Amino acid sequence: MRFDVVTLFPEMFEAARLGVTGKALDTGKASLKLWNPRDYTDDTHRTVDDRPYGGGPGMVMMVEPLKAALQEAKAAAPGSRVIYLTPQGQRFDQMAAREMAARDGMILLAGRYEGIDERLVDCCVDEEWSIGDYVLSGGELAAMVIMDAVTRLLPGVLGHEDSAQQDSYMNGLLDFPQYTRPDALEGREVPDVLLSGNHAAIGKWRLKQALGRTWLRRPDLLEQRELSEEEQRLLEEFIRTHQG
Ligand SMILES: CN1CCN(C(=O)c2nonc2N)CC1
Repeated sequence: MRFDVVTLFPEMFEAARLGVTGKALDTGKASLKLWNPRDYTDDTHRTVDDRPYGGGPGMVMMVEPLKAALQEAKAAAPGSRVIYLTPQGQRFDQMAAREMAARDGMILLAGRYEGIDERLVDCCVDEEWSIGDYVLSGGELAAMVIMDAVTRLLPGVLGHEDSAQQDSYMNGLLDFPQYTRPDALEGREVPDVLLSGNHAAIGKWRLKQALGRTWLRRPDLLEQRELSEEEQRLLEEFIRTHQG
C-alpha cells in the first residue's frame, strides 16, 4: 500500500511512524511519501493561499501549488486515485476501509484554511471523503485516520491475524468488554468466564456482550445485520438479563 499525502504540515505525519502504521512502514507493507505544496511555489513568500473571491473570512488554498504537488505525486504513483478530505465527502467507515485496503495506493489531499479552490477539485480530485460531521483545522488528521484504518487491514500488519476480524465493525457489532491484570481491582472483578480457560464459553460470552452492547448503544448497526439463530438467542438472553 502506497500512501502519498499532499500537506502543508508534513511533520504531523511523524505520528504515522509510530505503532501499527509505523510497523507497516518499517516492514514495507506500506510506504508514505509527503508532498508539500509550499515546495511548488515560485515567490519569495512561498505563497499557497489567498483571500476568497466574493469576500468572507479566512483564506483559500490556491490551485497552482496544489496542482503541481499533485502532478508529481501522480507521476510517482500513477495508479493511485486522488482523495480530498472534506466534510462534504462520503462518510468514511469500516466498509470503505476494507475497499481501500484492496487498492495499491492512494493520494490523500489534506487541505487547510477555508478549503481549496474548487477548480482544483474539478480538475484533479477523484474522490471526496469525510471522517465525520465536524470541522477540523485541516485534512491531515482525517488523512491519518484513513491511513490507520486501512493499514490495520493489510495482510500481516496486525500481530494476530484475528485481531482485525475481531475489531468492531468487522463483524458489524461493537466490541465486547476487555479486561487484563489484576483480576480484582477495588472490588471490581474480571468476569469468571474469562478466567475459566474454556474458549468455547469465552467466545460465547464475548459474542453475547458484543450483541448486547450493540443493542444498547448502536441499535442502528443491528438493523443492518442479520443475526444467526444463536446470535438472536444470545441477544434475547442479554435483553432479558438487562431488563431484569
Ligand atoms: C479544509 N479542511 C476543512 C476541515 N476538514 C474536515 O473537517 C474534514 N476532513 O475530513 N473529514 C472532515 N470532517 C478537512 C479539510
